[in-house]
Amino acid sequence: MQPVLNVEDIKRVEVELTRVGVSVSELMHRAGYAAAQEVLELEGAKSVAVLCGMGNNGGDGWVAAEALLARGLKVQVVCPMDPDQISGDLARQVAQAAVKAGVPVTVGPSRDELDEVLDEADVVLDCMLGTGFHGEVRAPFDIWIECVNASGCRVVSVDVPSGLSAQTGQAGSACVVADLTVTMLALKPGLLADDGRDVCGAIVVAPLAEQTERLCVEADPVAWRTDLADYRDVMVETSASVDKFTRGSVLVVGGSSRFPGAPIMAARAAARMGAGYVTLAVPQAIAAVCQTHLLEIPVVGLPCDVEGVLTADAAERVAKMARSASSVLVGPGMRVSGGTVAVVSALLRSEAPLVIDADGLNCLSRLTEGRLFDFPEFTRRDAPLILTPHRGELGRLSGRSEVPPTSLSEQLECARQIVWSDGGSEIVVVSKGSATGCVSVDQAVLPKPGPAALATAGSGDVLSGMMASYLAQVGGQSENLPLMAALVCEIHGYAGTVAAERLGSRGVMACDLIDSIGLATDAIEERAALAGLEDASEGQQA
Ligand SMILES: NC(=O)C1=CN([C@@H]2O[C@H](COP(=O)(O)OP(=O)(O)OC[C@H]3O[C@@H](n4cnc5c(N)ncnc54)[C@H](OP(=O)(O)O)[C@@H]3O)[C@@H](O)[C@H]2O)[C@@H](O)CC1
Ligand SMILES: Nc1ncnc2c1ncn2[C@@H]1O[C@H](COP(=O)(O)OP(=O)(O)O)[C@@H](O)[C@H]1O
Ligand SMILES: [K+]
Repeated sequence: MQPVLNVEDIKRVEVELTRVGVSVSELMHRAGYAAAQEVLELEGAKSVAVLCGMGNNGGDGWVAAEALLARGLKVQVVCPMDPDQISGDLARQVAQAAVKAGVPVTVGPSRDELDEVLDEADVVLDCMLGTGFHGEVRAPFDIWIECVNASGCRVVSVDVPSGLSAQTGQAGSACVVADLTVTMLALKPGLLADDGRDVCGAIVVAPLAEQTERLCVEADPVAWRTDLADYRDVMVETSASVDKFTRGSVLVVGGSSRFPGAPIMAARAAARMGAGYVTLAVPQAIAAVCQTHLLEIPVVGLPCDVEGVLTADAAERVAKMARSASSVLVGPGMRVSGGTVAVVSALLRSEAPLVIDADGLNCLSRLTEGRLFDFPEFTRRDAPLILTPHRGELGRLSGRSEVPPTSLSEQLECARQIVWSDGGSEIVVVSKGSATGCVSVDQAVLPKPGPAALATAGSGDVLSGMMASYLAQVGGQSENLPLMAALVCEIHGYAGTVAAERLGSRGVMACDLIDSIGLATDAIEERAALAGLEDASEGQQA
């Protein structure tokens, strides 16, 4: 797994590196060489325009420019002011050194002049704004960014695409769209979510020093990005000696007259994910409709009101059914009422490994007055509890219904508040968004996100069915619950990719994801096993 650090913690690592003898000047030189190396590895790169800002990001650019010139490439630095006028000592010194080494410089070009420079180049090295970027992009960089994006050159961004917040993942009104981002020391959350996913291109981490790995771990990473090989430890063990019950039985509870489709999709997803036996429990009013869609899955009708919403009498029945299930999912399509709150509450008190999604989460918000972290007694239990909120639901659970989290780092913060108040190792919050974090008291794990095709109604119901299914198949417990949850998210994401290949990137509907789950599971598990073997053989060679 790769550590992901908040920008403020990256700065702490930088300070720690200086304490162990790697000066900031040395770091800047290594950052510049790392960026230059990536340009040299691009096929056919001959002429490079290096666009430098006035801070240390620009400093990296000057070092890279000098290195590229020394390697025989045609180089042109573009800078807003005379290098002698740069206020930061370090950036000014490397700029002056580059000029002395013969790097040609264009100072404060007009738009046309910049376009001419870019016409001559086949690669742009973007060193305008790095982690020091804040507020809206000011002149001249707003115009420069437009020119870069329109140039048709391949773009390598240094540390972060200029105009993107490395912390929040939000792009300013102008933002470089890179083909490759060489980021220094460690991944930052803004590169992995929201606009970051659109503008970073491929991401390469340049550690810059041998002590970086240790110092990043000591700096308490905000999250860990998974590699496929990591999943080997949490995968379902395959065996021919199983029957439908030992393959895991899942109880799905949800639905209402208004939303009969959600629990149907969750139940089908649970079955496609490999559980041997799935039962669906829904309000009596929709039981027949559900059963017509589910030939393999028995449907149980539960007491409900005239609106087809579960009533409190359903709670005891559900708790009883939960006793014979390897895992239970509650929530999809359920609505929030006194009855559904009673059902969620009964399941929380049960000993069943539990996944709560959608309106199940909204019931939990109602139970805890929108401040789950103030009521840890509701979530404290011996069996696993996996909550799968999207940003809106997470906001409602964390006292932020008016201002739900808007970035991955805020998602992680809210999720952490919940799991830390609970304090147990059995709770995981799967905080969903364009990037998803699986957060436990011990760690936050970031699976590789799927495609935007997943942003379709019902996609979350599919994920929660898959989650309950996997939990059932590992016997209702896992030594590393957040990693197991991340594996399920990764399979969900890959199911999106498989479905998009078949139906087009915009044509995917939630049911199509369900049909792709089986192949996606095989593919991810096979790749994880293969990646593990490769890691092992590299380890032996080393
Ligand atoms: N961490 C590490 O270990 C290492 C870090 N390194 C590198 O240092 C970088 C961070 O450097 P940094 O702190 O100097 O900030 P940086 O990104 O250059 O920006 C500051 C400049 O941008 C300007 N500016 C800001 N906002 C703006 C706006 N909206 N519109 C326009 N201008 C704006 C701001 O102007 P000001 O706001 O001060 O007027 C100032 O001039 C980091 O990303 C990495 O590349 C490596 O060298 C070595 C290892
Ligand atoms: N832009 C995106 N890129 C990747 N995954 C996404 C994107 N948007 C949403 N998702 C994923 O799709 C799922 C949507 O879940 P949710 O919002 O609960 O949907 P619903 O409530 O309609 O079932 C989540 O797993 C989320 O991570
Ligand atoms: K940059």
